[in-house]
Amino acid sequence: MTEEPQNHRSDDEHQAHGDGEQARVLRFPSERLNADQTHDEGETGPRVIDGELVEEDQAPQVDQSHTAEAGSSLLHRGKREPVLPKWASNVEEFRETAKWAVGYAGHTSAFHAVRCPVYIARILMRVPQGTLRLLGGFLRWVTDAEGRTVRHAAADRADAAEYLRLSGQRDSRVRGRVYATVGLGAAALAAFFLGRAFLPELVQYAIVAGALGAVGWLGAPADQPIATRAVEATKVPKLTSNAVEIALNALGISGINQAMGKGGEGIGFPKPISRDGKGWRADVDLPHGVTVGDIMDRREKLASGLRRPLGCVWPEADNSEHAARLILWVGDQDMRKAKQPAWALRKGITVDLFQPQPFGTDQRGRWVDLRLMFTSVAIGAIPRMGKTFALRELLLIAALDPRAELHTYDLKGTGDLDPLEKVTHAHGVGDDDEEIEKAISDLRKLRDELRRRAKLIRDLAKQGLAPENKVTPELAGKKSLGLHPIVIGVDECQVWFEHPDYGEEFEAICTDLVKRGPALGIIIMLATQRPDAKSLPTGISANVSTRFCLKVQGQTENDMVLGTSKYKQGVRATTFAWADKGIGYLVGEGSDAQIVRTVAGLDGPASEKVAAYARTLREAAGTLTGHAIGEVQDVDETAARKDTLLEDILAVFGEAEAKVWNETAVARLAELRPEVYGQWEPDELTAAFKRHGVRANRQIWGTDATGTGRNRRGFHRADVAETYTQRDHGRGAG
Ligand SMILES: Nc1ncnc2c1ncn2[C@@H]1O[C@H](COP(=O)(O)OP(=O)(O)OP(=O)(O)O)[C@@H](O)[C@H]1O
Repeated sequence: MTEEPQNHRSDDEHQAHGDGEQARVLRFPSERLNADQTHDEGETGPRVIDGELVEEDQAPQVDQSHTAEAGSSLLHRGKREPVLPKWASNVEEFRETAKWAVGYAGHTSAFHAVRCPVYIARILMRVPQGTLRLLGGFLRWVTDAEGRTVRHAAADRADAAEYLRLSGQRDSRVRGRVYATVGLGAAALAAFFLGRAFLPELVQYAIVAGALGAVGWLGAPADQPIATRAVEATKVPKLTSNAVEIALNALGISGINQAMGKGGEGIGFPKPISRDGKGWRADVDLPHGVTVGDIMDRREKLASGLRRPLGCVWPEADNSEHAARLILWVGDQDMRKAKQPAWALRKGITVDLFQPQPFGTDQRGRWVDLRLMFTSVAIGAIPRMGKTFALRELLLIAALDPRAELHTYDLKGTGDLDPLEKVTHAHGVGDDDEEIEKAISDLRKLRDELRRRAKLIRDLAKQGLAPENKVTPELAGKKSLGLHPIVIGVDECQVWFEHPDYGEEFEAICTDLVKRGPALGIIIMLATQRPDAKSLPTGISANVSTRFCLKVQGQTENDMVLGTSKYKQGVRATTFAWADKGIGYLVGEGSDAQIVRTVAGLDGPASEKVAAYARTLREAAGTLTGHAIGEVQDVDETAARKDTLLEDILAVFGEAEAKVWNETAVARLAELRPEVYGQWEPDELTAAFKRHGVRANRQIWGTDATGTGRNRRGFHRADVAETYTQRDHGRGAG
């Protein structure tokens, strides 16, 4: 096809087809660009442009999807709603919903039954008025009163023809209605006498009562109905779309106010508002540009707009939909005051840590389960929100599995974890030097245990006994293997990580336990009231798999406990109120964040009872060890010794050996102190150097045992000496 450059823009849109049909030439952008450039450069000769002729009505539009859908157009359309609503498919919820419906109906009936005498009195008082209304209406009908104004108008206009027509029509109508009245009157009289003669007395009374009721009802003024509205007296009014709209409009979010204003897009309700557990659920499509996070930030205002207590109003994001899909759940009762269903473990049962166990209840009053095995836990909150209660509850769950070996550390020192003393293997209270030394000694042993388990699992996997390279219930049950669950609970863990002497070592061991522990049956649970990088080191906060965050003050703390970007995704523990004790966001393994309230009333004495049961289980299983049976933890000199790595390196390498391979250093250190360095790997030396701030992992040239020269990882002795001297100076100055 040929085209003149001067008019190629218009031709670009429409080309005259040979047979006169309109068609369009579509070019690739680069082609268009080239064409434009050529044109600008003043090239005037005719050009040939490649193009495909596309029928006008087939030309793709910019906002059309070009993706061809395979198969029938009936396929893949829309999201299928479950056949049964959620409340009907879950036995507990069905029971709750049925209970609510029966309660609602019962309340309404009782409400009206009690007021029956008042209603009867009101009806009787209104009978005269009702009779007058009835008669008035009847007379107006018989006399065709509704046409009167039209007839008068015709008379006023002196429109004789129209007037005669209307009068004639009225006369015939009135005549017919009078006959009908006489007929109906006669039938009514006959019915009356027949009824009097043949109907039982009770029926006669019922008919009279019905008639009086109807007449009395008719006599009631429109603004004063006979019956008072029962729903106003109920505790929980139904959540309506109107109420939701009013509340959202009152939040002061401009996007919502514009959408709700004249000509605005409005707020969408993709599903009808329905009962969900012990409350109402509204799925709301917020206006474009408004996010669920905007609503969550104003939870208190939303509750005010809905005229509900704050503890009843729970806005949540629907992560399976778009960012503007809000799930607003409004409970019948304040979550913090609602009676929690009984905790199955309160009276004590044997627990299997490999199975999910009830941890808390959600807003709907349903139990939320948590599987402790293969996980590590971080709990964070500002003080007094229920962090210790949550940690103690998890430790109690672990205690009820008689196989689990507990290590409990209450670094606040107020004895919150003391109920577990009767079952725990290692127990620490407070942060004085002796306690810290005991703790580091215990953790070093746990690190060794971690290594032992790693090697054992590797061997077992080779024999086909650990198919997933992790502890299985069968392996944990074999006493000879020593792969039982080990559960470590630390309250106020920041005390460890901020310790001037052992802080780095605590951090290194805990990070290792968090990362490798879960697969090897070691579960570490850390609680802190100051979730920042120092109290919950990033190596730990990034690797824990279960997170529970009660109220925190800001986005950083929120994301530190719950995981990166959680705040942005609308998971905001900042929205909890001061009174939301024990209520937090739980992010479990691979599950969406959900609001959970830990077991209420699990205080010291209640915990003692559970722990006492756990002890009996352990006695029967023969698994009581350590602190629980009064064994004093052996804090031998080696375990409690301070970290003397730098001194030791300087001792085993003279100044002549300026550059050293890690593997050579590890071998020499093991000779010097086999009890400390005997198990060390070169990587461990690198990690230890890092903790001391020595530059590690340099490439060092040397010769191996065969005399071959090669590069290997190592360090400069001078770096070690310099760090050591600086530290000594620092200490001297301090
Ligand atoms: N699930 C719950 N329901 C109701 N109240 C709870 C719940 N969990 C904890 N509480 C209450 O919260 C209060 C604080 O609990 P806890 O001692 O665990 O807080 P904390 O965050 O550990 O405080 P601190 O930082 O001072 O140690 C307690 O008085 C307790 O009764």
